[in-house]
Amino acid sequence: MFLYSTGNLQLLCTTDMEMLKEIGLHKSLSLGKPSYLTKDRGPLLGQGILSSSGPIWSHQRKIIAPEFFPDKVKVSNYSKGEEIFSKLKALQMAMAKTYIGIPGMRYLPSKNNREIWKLEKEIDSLILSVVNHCTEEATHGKDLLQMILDGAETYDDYKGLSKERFIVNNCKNMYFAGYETTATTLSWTLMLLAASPDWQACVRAEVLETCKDGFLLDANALTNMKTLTMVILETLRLYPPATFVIRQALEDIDFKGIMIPKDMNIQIPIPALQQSLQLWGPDAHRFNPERFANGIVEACKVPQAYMPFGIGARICTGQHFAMAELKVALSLLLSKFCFSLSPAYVHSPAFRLVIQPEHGVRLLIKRV
Ligand code: HEM
Repeated sequence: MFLYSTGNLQLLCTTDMEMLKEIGLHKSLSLGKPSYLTKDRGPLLGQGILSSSGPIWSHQRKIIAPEFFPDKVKVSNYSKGEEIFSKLKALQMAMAKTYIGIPGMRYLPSKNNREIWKLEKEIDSLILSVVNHCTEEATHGKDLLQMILDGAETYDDYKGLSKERFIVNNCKNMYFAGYETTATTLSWTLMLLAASPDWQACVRAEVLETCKDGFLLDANALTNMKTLTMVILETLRLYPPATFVIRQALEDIDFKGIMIPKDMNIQIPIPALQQSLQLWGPDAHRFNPERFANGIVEACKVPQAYMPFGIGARICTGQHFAMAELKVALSLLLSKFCFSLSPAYVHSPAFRLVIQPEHGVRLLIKRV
């Protein structure tokens, strides 16, 4: 555990397991997300569910979390969605070049900031046009978008946040949270399977067995794909898209004798915990899906150290949906193609707000 500061931010970085357990169990609104997320990362996150705290977060969570049962998730307008995803990606890359905690930085009209402002405007207006289209056409029924629209009507304590911003910020958060994380995990999984032909063959055999006689992939089939699940869990251990679980104490909080003063930011470094030799054993840095053969609890000395989807009250609402998406995509790909690493692949995990392959994942692909 150590304390450091960047600009005017105080950060406590901790891997103390007792403290992590306390944070995981903490239910009160006194522990929220750091305010720098809505300020320094504002153009990307605004005051949506990912970055907000207190009653507004609690309202957002109540309307969004129940929508993540697989049968409820639908695609609204893909061609517009595609444009939003590509602009969000550009915004994410630009935001990864900015610093947190340095007062005034985000107002300077630097080249990068001007690019950020332009992208923010474009993305906001694209999202509003999707929302307006959906409301006019009434094409979407009682889905996630409708819940966000209804949520904007029923929340009256906005403290300066307009209904329009409530809708845009939450839609933007869902696009960002749901796309980059899953797409990046898919890339890392393919890279690891390409480098481990034995595991690739095992997963393919399982997929072909599950889908034999024209059997379709339903929720039951996905749950029963044990080898594929182990491979994804191991990928998320070695390459978690999020680098930190982050929190801010909104009041003084006492974590079993450690007093965290109001406004202190807490950072839990996910990769450090998930690759700790003490917690995972001497092969902690190796790709070994076998360790998850008996689930997460048996894989690690302290299961709370596995946290690719975060912890406690703020745990990822989309985790089960993301696992289902990954299993469907990998099953379809592995049932048809064989993957090996291209000699042009350069291994370089890089921080772009999520941990991504800096030069992409170059693969050689053959039909099975
Ligand atoms: C492999 C895929 C994914 C990973 C690794 C991931 C990881 C995370 C992490 C680390 C957090 C922060 C948790 C915390 O602070 O304790 C988070 C929050 C969140 N994620 Fe995910 N996520 C993934 C996919 C998705 C998907 C597909 C969606 C929805 C479409 C989603 C929606 C959210 C939301 C709404 C939150 C904010 C929850 C809150 O603060 O109440 N995520 N995710």
